[in-house]
Amino acid sequence: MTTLTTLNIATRQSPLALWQAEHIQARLQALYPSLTVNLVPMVTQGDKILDTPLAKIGGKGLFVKELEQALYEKRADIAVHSLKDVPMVLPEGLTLGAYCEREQPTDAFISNHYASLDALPQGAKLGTSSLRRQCQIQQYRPDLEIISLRGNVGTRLAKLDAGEYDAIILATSGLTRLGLTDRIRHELDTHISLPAVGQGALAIECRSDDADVLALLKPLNDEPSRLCVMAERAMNRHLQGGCQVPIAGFATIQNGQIYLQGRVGSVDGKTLLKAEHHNALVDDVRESEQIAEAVGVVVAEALIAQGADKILAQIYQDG
Ligand SMILES: NCc1[nH]cc(CCC(=O)O)c1CC(=O)O
Repeated sequence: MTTLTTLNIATRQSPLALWQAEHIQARLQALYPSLTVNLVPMVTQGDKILDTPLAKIGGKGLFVKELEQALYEKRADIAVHSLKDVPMVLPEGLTLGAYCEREQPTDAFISNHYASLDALPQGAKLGTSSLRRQCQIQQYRPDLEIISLRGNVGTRLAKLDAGEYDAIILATSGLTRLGLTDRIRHELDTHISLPAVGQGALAIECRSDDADVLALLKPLNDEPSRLCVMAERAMNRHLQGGCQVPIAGFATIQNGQIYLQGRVGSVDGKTLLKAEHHNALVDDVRESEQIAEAVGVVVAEALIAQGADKILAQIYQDG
């Protein structure tokens, strides 16, 4: 039993971040009725710089730094993140104490005029700022004009509604959390757009030495989801990719096997490297963790053998 009486959750203030923080607040409150769970809202660098492509301002790490500072200074005890936005290597002294059950990992097609990606006319304007979405969609539809699209989910939908784009792509899970599933025309098949590493999963960051909080978070962890995202993140780490890179990675567990698909693309959509690997998991948690990470490394190596390192080096140089 915990001796904690209060738990503070650091959160960004975008509607999606607030939804996620409130969701975890409610789950903790249900598990521990006598615990007081507070939200500590804050503004991050990433929220302030809205007009520059993320790749040029250092990637998504900018959305988590202030939250991590609050953890270090004990102004907060946990931070709730879309795992997709969490850098592959965490700063010293912080850890992910729980990986929540993954929701729908797909990308969603949103348009006011067209029912699907296939229905878009030649040369249509498609909004996304994700290099991963861009390179996969360009591979499938080289004729489309990809236009940068930043801002939180509501802002992006408003830009679509203002007529700046014929269609946009957003994560299904973000729209679902915000009650906006009616905006989704269809979900992209993973054959066309393989999701981002960690997409659709929430992760909870805390201090590595905070045994009380780690114990408290345990029931929120979903072990199959954790193993899948560990494989994906091990692949990304081995590719030395950050969050803002044309890398896709998606793992599933079926019949005791972990199965990981990975992709690296050139931004022009002309090259899209693909690799996959699977291996049997075991009963032991630690051993399964190592198996999952090893699968990630095998997929990364297979991508590197096809030239992924050269594609990524080019992108870092241009960025
Ligand atoms: N890039 C911002 C971001 N970070 C997490 C999500 C969606 C939720 C998730 O993937 O868990 C989104 C929105 C989007 O990509 O459309």
